[in-house]
Amino acid sequence: MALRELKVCLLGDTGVGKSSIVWRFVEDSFDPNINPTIGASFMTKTVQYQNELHKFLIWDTAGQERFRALAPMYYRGSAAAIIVYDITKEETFSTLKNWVKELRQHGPPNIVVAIAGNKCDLIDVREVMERDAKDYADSIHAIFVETSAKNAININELFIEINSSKYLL
Ligand SMILES: Nc1nc2c(ncn2[C@@H]2O[C@H](COP(=O)(O)OP(=O)(O)OP(=O)(O)O)[C@@H](O)[C@H]2O)c(=O)[nH]1
Repeated sequence: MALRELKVCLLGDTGVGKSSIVWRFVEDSFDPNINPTIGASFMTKTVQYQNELHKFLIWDTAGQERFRALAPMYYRGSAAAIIVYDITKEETFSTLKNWVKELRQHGPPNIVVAIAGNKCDLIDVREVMERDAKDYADSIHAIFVETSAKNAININELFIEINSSKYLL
């Protein structure tokens, strides 16, 4: 069976749940006491898609401001970027928009962008409306899903949507 490799990076504010999304996707587990990422971390997962094997090479970047300058090393050469915000923190959605701008200016020209509104299990304290985020995603031709790494909502779907994007090279 043919093997196709797909480099994906995760971007977004500290604490939005980037590592938790990767951990849920790769290991199907969740750690409420997960540590902030230092620099970046790398994981892989291979899935069967139609009659091919697709190997995701996943770079999970650190969201803390002091690591921001490292991000280009990870988004350069990526086929897709998952930009994550926390639906309970409006400011993380502003950070997401800055990442979109940076990718447009300095990222690979055909990079597939996926927006993940994480922590959708916490709807009682929601600050970002799903409709607003979806409209924004549509305006920049990005994939959009609300996810919960904690409750395993839409995590596999997020990667499946990336995998099946018609824009993927
Ligand atoms: N309720 C809830 N908590 C979550 C979810 N995903 C992550 N968390 C929690 O949010 C906190 C931060 O998660 P991380 O995965 O470390 O966030 P990160 O974006 O990788 O943070 P940095 O590594 O600093 O960039 C942790 O306490 C997680 O347990 C979720 O879907 N729901």
